[in-house]
Amino acid sequence: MTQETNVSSFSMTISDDGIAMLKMDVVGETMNTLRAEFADDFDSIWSEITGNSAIRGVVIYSGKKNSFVAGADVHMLESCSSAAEAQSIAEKGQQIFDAIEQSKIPVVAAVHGVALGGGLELALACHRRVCSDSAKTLMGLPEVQLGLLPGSGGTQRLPALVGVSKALDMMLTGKQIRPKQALKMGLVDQVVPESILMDAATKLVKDRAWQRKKKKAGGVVGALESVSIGRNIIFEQASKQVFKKTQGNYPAPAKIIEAIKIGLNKGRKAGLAVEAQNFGELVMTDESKALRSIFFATTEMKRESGAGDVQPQPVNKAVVLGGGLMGGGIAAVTATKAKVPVRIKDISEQGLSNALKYGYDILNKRVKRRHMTPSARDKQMSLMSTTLQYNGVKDANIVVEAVFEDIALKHQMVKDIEANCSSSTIFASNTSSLPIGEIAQVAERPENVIGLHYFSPVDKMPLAEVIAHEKTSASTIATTVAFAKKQGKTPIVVKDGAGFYVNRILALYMNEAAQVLLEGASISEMDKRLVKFGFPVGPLTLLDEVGIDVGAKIGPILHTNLGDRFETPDAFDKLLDDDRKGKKNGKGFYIQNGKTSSKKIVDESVYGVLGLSPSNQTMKKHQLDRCIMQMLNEAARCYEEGIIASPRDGDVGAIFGIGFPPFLGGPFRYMDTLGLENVVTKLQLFELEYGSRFSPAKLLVDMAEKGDSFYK
Ligand SMILES: C[C@H](O)CC(=O)SCCNC(=O)CCNC(=O)[C@H](O)C(C)(C)COP(=O)(O)OP(=O)(O)OC[C@H]1O[C@@H](n2cnc3c(N)ncnc32)[C@H](O)[C@@H]1OP(=O)(O)O
Repeated sequence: MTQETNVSSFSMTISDDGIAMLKMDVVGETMNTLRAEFADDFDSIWSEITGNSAIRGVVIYSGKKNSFVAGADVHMLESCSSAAEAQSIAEKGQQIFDAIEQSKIPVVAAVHGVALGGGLELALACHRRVCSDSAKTLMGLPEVQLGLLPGSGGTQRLPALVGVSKALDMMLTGKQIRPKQALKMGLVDQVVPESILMDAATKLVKDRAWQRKKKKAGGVVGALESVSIGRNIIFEQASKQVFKKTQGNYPAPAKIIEAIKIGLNKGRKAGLAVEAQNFGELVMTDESKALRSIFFATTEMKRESGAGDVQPQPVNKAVVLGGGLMGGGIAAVTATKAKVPVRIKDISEQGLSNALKYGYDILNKRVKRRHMTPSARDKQMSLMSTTLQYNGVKDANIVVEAVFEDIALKHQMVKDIEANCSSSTIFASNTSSLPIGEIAQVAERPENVIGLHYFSPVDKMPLAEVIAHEKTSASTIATTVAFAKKQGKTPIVVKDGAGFYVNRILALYMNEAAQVLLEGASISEMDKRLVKFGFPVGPLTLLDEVGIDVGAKIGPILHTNLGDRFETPDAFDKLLDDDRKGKKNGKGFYIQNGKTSSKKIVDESVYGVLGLSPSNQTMKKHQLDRCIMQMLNEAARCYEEGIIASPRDGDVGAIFGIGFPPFLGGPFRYMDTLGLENVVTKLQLFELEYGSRFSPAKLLVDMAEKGDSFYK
């Protein structure tokens, strides 16, 4: 006969042979998260367990369908008002997990679905771990992405289990580990099909053989880290690497390294104390607050349809027009992420085979990394088909065009699709600058026309702008937003207008960088300074990546539609006259040798082409500020004009579309941090010196006068 006990987040059944099956199911939540009530409930259930001499083993599992535990409740951390309060949350977690680890009764975690942050720390405290082989099962310590460190023993238990190098890698990147890899690195003891997970965990908890032997610490440790000098080398290398990546803008990585180091050098107790203290301090930093705000914004956006209560229509088939770099990328994410059959239409065989190759290369990389079987690759490839005519497109629910940026060609595409597809087929344009309303002018069904603007490379960049023109229907918006989400994108719905949001704020920043270059700053210094500020690459590297010719094409469109502040410096025409398009034709600001080496060498001849002398002049503070201020001011203008619906969308768009420094929380949060009055004053000073392109947005001036901020 089994016994049953219920304590709010937990319920437990004890079998006749003394195995307690402890189910975690936080009431009213989609996923289990660790919060104050969870800790109280755990204390109660744990005293039941330890007080029951009939219990011979415990299996901890989740009552949620596809997740184990998603970590500490980030909302709870948000409400902390002091470092001491946050530290005590970490200490409470440490205490609970210590109790599990020190228990004489064997405890096994049965993991299916995500086990992240505090969720994985809970599993690490158990004596053994078995997980399902499901694609939904992912384990990681992603705290660093929230500007935090694993605060409930993770910095101590993970290195002990998998070794310092692998633990550092997991904690400093926040990467999520799949079951097979978890088994290989010693993170879990067994991987089994989901259907037998509970049986396997029960069998494991009853197995006396492993309980007699103490588990060897760091089962997969290399020779280097088994001695203290070797470990110091690893820490030094990790610090250097992380600094190179973060430019010292993020405080969490150094605190992670410190906690691991102290634990290894001075013992678990000292390590846990530093871990909890560092956790408390990090929760209160501006960087963590900004990163948490991005988490809240993106989870909120996952729930939104983009068109109020209107629900999306299903997309069972898609068409992509144009097999270039963008078209190939869009087709690839449609097949591989959204798992929707996609037909690629191009005018040449070459275009079609390029597009197929794009998708094949992405999938094959996964096969090479053993993340995918060759047969799964072939199955996904079979979702991609091609046509030179409009064969097999009639039943498509959505068509995404990615042809040349030419209005006459786009108009022809609209007409072709209206003639060859059904009356409900959505026509989504991937234009980066042409107003959607203009593209829709020739449409018989303008309500079906919308913009769906991706960023290059499509399979990597997380943002998509969904652009509704005046006549786009709510159903078209909702369906396009849902389609972009299925492709793995975070879509923001923006209003129609040249450049939409992202390219508009990017263009002014790039133009200012061009001005600074013409004032004599060195190319490499300028890129370095903006990387130091927090951008993933500097403006001139970006121009090489995106294509100088692409920039030159967008520039005049923005200038004509939005005014003189978008005027690009004439000198830049000289680059095109010299056939410098950037990476695509191997000629740009940097020497393009086809290698992705981080040591980039400036092509010094470019100075001559621009009529400049080669320079090693550093970028001055005011020059850097000018580039940033142009981007901030234009972001405010976009909000003022209703191009973006909220500062939240503007922040997510800039971070996910351009790589605006995440630790600053996006342009709007950053303006709040600077103080709007200071932003306006700075813009006015620049306006006096450099002209009207710095004239502050009216919205900024009004808000600064009232002492307002974008976020309360
Ligand atoms: C002391 C410790 O060391 C400190 C910590 O543990 S810090 C927290 C570490 N954990 C994390 O960073 C994980 C954060 N969560 C995620 O990345 C993603 O939510 C996920 C990968 C778990 C799931 O993604 P997905 O399947 O797309 O579902 P998603 O919509 O994001 O989440 C489902 C729900 O769970 C909530 N949720 C998930 N993780 C949460 C968390 N850690 N805190 C609070 N809420 C969380 C979401 O807000 C959402 O709520 P809703 O149903 O009300 O909208």
